[in-house]
Amino acid sequence: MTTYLIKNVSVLGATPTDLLLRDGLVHDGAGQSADVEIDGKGLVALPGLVDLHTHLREPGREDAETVETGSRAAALGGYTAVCAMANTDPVADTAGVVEQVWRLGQAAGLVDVQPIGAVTIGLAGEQLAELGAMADSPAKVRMFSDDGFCVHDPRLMRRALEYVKAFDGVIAQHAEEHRLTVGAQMHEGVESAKLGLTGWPAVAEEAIIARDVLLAEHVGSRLHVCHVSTAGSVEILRHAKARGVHVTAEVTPHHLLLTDTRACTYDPVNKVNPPLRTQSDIDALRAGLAEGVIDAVATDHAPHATEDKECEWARARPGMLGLETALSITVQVLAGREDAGAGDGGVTDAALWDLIAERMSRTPARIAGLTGHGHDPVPGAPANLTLVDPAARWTVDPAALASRSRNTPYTGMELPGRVVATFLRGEATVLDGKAQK
Ligand SMILES: NC(=O)N[C@@H](CC(=O)O)C(=O)O
Repeated sequence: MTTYLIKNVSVLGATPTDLLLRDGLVHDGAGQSADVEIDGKGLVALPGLVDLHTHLREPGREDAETVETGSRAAALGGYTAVCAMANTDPVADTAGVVEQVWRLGQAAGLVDVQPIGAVTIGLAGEQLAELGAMADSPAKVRMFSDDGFCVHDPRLMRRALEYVKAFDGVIAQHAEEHRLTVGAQMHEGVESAKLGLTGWPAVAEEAIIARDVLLAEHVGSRLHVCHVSTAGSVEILRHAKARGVHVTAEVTPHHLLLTDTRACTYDPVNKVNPPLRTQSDIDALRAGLAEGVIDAVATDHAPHATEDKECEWARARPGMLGLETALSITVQVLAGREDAGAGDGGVTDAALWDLIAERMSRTPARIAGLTGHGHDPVPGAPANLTLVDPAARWTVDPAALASRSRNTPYTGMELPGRVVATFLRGEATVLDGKAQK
């Protein structure tokens, strides 16, 4: 196995040091030699990123993404582990399908692919899926979600929350009161009124989160809220956490940056579920993320084939790519925030890098139960890490992305921070910004 010596690299903004990667672990590199030497001057070493919410589309829509292409996109984005959503075809609602996805991830060998199991059979919201069998499978599923659909029936949601307690599992809810979003095309507000498009009101998300935190409190179980998108949701989560409810939440990079004004382009690349909201929602989400009311940044990487996106808005599928841009967007939105103690995003900006590590690696690893991930790259830790050049700026070109799909909303945007290298258990998956497999 190749050994790597990374010289003069700053671990999370600290004084530069040398790191040796050998036998899957990080070692002190002072005075050491290795097969490959990397000049780490000006680079920041972060724990490998962990994504709680990735759509890999395999099995079923391999024309949009495969486990391998999505894994490559993830490694290039600085990830060493991704949680693969269950809304595949067939749905990942059996031990067989989750094991298949897990094995495909192992075969690709670019990131650890941790399958998420469906909560209900076929995501239909009527009968619980075989949660125990998925937990016992080689994929060791701990997180369950019907993402794309809300577990709407409160009795079923209660049962699911109770069931997963036996193996410290967690239910990740796509919070959408669908009776309030019938025919919805975008956020309900001034912009939807101007465009004459049916709106998806904030209350449809908030009503379910409020219900679910009460259910989680009642049964003493763990709830995770997917892609929180409104200021009101942040308030409900703050209240629930203050009461001691075991609830965690994620926000996507696009909900931290883009507003519903984008719908006026009628370009379906801007259509996503939950929809892009308003600037005051963005402000509350950013503050919630800095404060920790929102625990994690998760991509909701949702690749779609051209024919599902290059069509009229109402017919287009919701979803955006996220894996290759998430770190840069997060750096952009968190840099300079006084409430996070963050500076300009430079190499010595310890507060910013610590916050990024917390929200994009340590905490998501903990939520998903991925014990080998989320460790700072210091001697003794598993060598799952990524090297970032904070001074580099790059322009998003959809044709240059590794994902099989092209539906990025960031085309032509110049972003800060570039992933230079990623290591999975000491093996380079990305070097010089290029995938190694
Ligand atoms: N987030 C999205 O906009 N799309 C998701 C599912 C969903 O949540 O609708 C997808 O699978 O494409």
